[in-house]
Amino acid sequence: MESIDYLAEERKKAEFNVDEMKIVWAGSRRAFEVSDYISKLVADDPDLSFIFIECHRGIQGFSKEERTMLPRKELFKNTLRKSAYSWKHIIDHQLSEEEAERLRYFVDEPAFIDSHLGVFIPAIKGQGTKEQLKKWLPLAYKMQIIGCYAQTELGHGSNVQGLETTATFDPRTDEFVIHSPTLTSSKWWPGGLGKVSTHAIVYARLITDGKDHGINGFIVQLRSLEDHKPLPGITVGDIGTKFGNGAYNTMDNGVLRFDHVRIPRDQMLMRVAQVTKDGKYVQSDVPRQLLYESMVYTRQALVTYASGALSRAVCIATRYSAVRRQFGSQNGGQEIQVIDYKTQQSRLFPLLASAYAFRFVGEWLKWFYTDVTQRLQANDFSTLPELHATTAGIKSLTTTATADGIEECRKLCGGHGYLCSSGLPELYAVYVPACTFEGDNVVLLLQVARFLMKTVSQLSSGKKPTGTIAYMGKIEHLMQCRSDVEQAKDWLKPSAILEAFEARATRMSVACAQSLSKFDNPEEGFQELAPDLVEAALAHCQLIVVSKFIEKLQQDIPGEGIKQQLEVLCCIYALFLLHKHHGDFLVTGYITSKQGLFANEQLRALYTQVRPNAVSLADAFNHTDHFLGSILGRYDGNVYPKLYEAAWKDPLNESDVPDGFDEYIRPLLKQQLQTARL
Ligand SMILES: CC/C=C\C/C=C\C/C=C\C/C=C\C/C=C\C/C=C\CCC(=O)SCCNC(=O)CCNC(=O)[C@H](O)C(C)(C)COP(=O)(O)OP(=O)(O)OC[C@H]1O[C@@H](n2cnc3c(N)ncnc32)[C@H](O)[C@@H]1OP(=O)(O)O
Ligand SMILES: Cc1cc2nc3c(=O)[nH]c(=O)nc-3n(C[C@H](O)[C@H](O)[C@H](O)COP(=O)(O)OP(=O)(O)OC[C@H]3O[C@@H](n4cnc5c(N)ncnc54)[C@H](O)[C@@H]3O)c2cc1C
Repeated sequence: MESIDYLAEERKKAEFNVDEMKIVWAGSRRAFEVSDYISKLVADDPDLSFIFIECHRGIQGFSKEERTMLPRKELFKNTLRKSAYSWKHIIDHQLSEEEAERLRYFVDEPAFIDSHLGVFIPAIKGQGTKEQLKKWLPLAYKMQIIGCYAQTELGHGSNVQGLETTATFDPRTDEFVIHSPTLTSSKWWPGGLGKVSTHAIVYARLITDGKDHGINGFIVQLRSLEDHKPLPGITVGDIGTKFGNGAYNTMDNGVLRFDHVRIPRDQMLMRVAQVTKDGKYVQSDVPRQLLYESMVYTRQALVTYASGALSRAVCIATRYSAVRRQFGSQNGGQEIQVIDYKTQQSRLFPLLASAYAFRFVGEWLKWFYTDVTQRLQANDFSTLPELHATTAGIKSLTTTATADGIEECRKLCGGHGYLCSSGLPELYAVYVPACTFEGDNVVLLLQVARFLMKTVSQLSSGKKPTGTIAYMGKIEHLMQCRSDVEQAKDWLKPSAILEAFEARATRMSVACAQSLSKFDNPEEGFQELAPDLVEAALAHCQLIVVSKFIEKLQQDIPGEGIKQQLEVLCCIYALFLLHKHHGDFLVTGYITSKQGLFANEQLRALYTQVRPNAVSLADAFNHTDHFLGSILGRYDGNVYPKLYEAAWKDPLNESDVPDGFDEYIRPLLKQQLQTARL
């Protein structure tokens, strides 16, 4: 059947080459080709794109849009099937690591495999000795063992130092005894733990000769490799259904308790510290913080995933806003497309710009992570604190903005956004825990604040700040300069934007440092001033995102109209933040209220510039209809017939008369009839 493109007119308006923009979005031509090929492969293979459930009618296939109607147990079994099928495909076709990651991404169902590849393997790599890597990585890469990352407990997640599980060394047998001494020490949350993992990296307090050496990682086998039953002394299960239908419920987040479980000494991950055969604790010359290295890895990866999730929501909301019409029909003509309302633009276009901004900062963060990791290999640990603060802060900023952005996109789609078939409720439910896992976003911003306070306190000692805090080296200028913007279009200058964000971040950090200095007990001061410190940290992180977008524009970006579009998006991202937080810029005295109004005026003008390009900028994300899983976001815009069709597939519509009619509705109706007769 011929497909009708309801968005064709929109696509004709584009002022840039969409195919070239797809490459900029993907990061390189090769990355684009891999993503494009794998996303289509997944969409076209029913074993990967469909959910198959055994029911009374035999095996029935469900599309992704129907996933939220399915019971968890069946969904979970289907996820196991898909994971096994994906893995076979990866092995049979000898996919590269990049292709395998893309396959997992486009299958788009949280699964144990994410924890195995995203946290278990990185933890071994980061904390294992050479011998340990040699022993465990081949097993893990071949999936002969499946692992998870068991750090969080019922009683403690954020406070890693507060974990209670113990690993007591027994020199008589050369073993560690892993034990859960209290209910609150039960491991709680690890993904993949509940029903699948055979092994876990368990974080426990290391005790030798009665002395507590703090937290360390241990590789512990949990289940038999023969029959998958829990090994003696191990209690393990799933923690229960989570927020939203479908969503994160394909993941078996688990609970785990140990009753004096013994593991060989060489299963303690020993890069950071070792325990000798005679029970001596020996600290390596690498910093203890390397115990947390896998969290740094995952936090940086989550930034690129944030841009992916936000781009999906934005793509749905943009296409639907161009299809949807309300009010304003003249002489019986068509009504106005809702995307033409300035309010719709002022909510949608900053999110479109944010998706691009997060993609570029994610690209840069990946580079920064690789650079620091190479330095760590050469025993240069000088940039580790900056990497920790930056990954923590940018993970926090991007995941919060993405979760909020998905919900805003749902509202931008009006009533139909509330239907599961819009894809947005499930996207929100599956995404929102990113604000909590890998570090609660407020706790992470407080880490950034500590780093900033340290930086400010060291300025007077002449230590030159570098990297993402190099701007603080210009403190004297940044503390007293004023914006020179005289008209709205002056806000288009990258130098005007950059100085505004640098001055605001510096002044907020310095104000916090001054307030802190009034406390006799700095820790007490830190607790008291925490809300201000979080705002200062956010200002610093926003500066990083803005500055990395500006740096991206300084690169050679080929392709018709590409750079111009990105310049517009960069200004929208920055001026939207300036408008949203204009209190900060005013209070710190960098701008006047008139200059704030100019920023807003310029922002409105930029929305007008984006308008004809909006649908094509969303097309440049190159999302397949399968990946979007949304009737509202369909590439062809054929929304209404498909919504109508989908409604009839709901289980409630399997019969005209619902189950329960005889028991509950008929007696009511009868009673009314009798009353009427009376
Ligand atoms: C076919 C398929 C193919 C492929 C798929 C492949 C790959 C997928 C790729 C990517 C993965 C993407 C997604 C992953 C999938 C799913 C993720 C899902 C779940 C996530 C799992 C988790 O949630 S794991 C648990 C995470 N837990 C936390 O984050 C806890 C948060 N708390 C902390 O991190 C810390 O305790 C703290 C930061 C709050 C610090 O607490 P405290 O103040 O007590 O400090 P300490 O005393 O511990 O330390 C003080 C000093 O240490 C510095 N510090 C702290 N953290 C770090 C760090 N990480 N690195 C470096 N330095 C650090 C701190 O700054 C202090 O320094 P000083 O100089 O000031 O002393
Ligand atoms: C879907 C999902 C998957 C997960 N996967 C894993 C996994 O694979 N492995 C694993 O080990 N863990 C996992 N976790 C656990 C996760 O890492 C923790 O939940 C997270 O680190 C937050 O810790 P918490 O639950 O202790 O929150 P809490 O710290 O109890 O947070 C509760 C509130 O207290 C506030 N708060 C806490 N400390 C401070 C402070 N110092 N100052 C100010 N406010 C504070 C927080 O901001 C928050 O508002 C997962 C969690 C989820 C939701």
